[in-house]
Amino acid sequence: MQSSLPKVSKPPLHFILGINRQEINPPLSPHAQKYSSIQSLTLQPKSLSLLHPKTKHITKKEMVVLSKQTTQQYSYIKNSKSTTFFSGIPMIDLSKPDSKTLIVKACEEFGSFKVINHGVPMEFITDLESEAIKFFSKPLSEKEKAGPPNPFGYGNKSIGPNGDIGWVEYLLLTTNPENNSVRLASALGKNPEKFRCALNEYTSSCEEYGLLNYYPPCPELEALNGENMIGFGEHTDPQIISVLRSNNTSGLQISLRDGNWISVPPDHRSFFINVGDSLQVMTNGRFQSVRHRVLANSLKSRLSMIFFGGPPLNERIAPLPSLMKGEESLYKEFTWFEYKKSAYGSRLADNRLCLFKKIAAS
Ligand SMILES: C=C1C[C@]23C[C@@]1(O)CC[C@H]2[C@@]12CC[C@H](O)[C@@](C)(C(=O)O1)[C@H]2[C@@H]3C(=O)O
Ligand SMILES: O=C(O)CCC(=O)C(=O)O
Ligand SMILES: [Fe+2]
Repeated sequence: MQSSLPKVSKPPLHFILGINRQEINPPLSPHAQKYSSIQSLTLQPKSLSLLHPKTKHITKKEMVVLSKQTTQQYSYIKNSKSTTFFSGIPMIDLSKPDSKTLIVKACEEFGSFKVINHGVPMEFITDLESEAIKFFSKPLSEKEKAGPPNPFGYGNKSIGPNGDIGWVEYLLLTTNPENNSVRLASALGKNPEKFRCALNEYTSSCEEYGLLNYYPPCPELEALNGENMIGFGEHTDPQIISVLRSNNTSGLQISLRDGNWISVPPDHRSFFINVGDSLQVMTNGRFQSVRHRVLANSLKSRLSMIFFGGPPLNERIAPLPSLMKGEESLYKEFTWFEYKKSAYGSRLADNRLCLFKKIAAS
């Protein structure tokens, strides 16, 4: 199984730069102090990381920088292209008759695309956005009352149950409000109904669950010579599709088929759609789930809302017969429950589908 990129707990074997943040920078902002106290940075040159089986997906133009802290570790990436936006992401106008054909093409070629004229009123989006901002602006002690995020609730830094860390706070919610606990609902405010309505209005046509991610600005990055801190580490989404809307702060990157990471230009009016692992199986590999990540921004906060469309728990995930035309399935038989269980036992960057392939990846 491919493991996560730079979130190693041991220092790398090669050279250590040993920059002491406290020596080179003014004291950390209160927010950053809450998150971390960065003690030293360790550079891992690309040439060496390429040799390491766990970091083989790092592209040539990147250098991974590992942060070593007293309590928690964040991951950094030095990527010369991080501020250059990629203009080639397919943009699909859902009001046009050829949109279906273009969606199929985009899923085949990129595993992701942007949609415009999606019909979701901007007002629903901004209502939810302002409720989310109100929540994330509360004192940490208040927000923690809505945690931990298993299965649903507030999370901070830790992503999933297996040691992944990011510069992010989030609220993981089911789109069925009955399943969001009373504790979570009351921590959302004196009148959780308003928050709930905003969420419901927005998600009435979505299945499964939603995620509100908040990436606080990280001013300390300014002093770190173009290094980027990982907000949400690289991964593929396990579901069928993910529908992502963010404010106008950049950060989202996707990995192209050639392994290069590109920055997605933010667009608060559009949705960004990702193919998930389940859709990869349902199309017998014709569509491939897209590897993506979020980098923290030094100046601006990023808020994103993501809806994950997944099947019912007992549903079999298998290639659609209409697409098969006599082909053999590339995957073993499994249910969404089995896949979810396996996913929650994995690290964020793992290639979770490997375990379900009929022929093990070489
Ligand atoms: C490390 C993990 C976080 C995650 C559950 C997992 O064990 C592996 C899949 C991760 C992921 C990625 C997409 C979504 O952000 C997410 C909510 C999901 O459904 O799968 C997260 C999970 C999480 O944050 O709990
Ligand atoms: O917050 C974002 O913009 C993307 C995060 C993401 O990919 C996820 O939560 O699965
Ligand atoms: Fe994702």
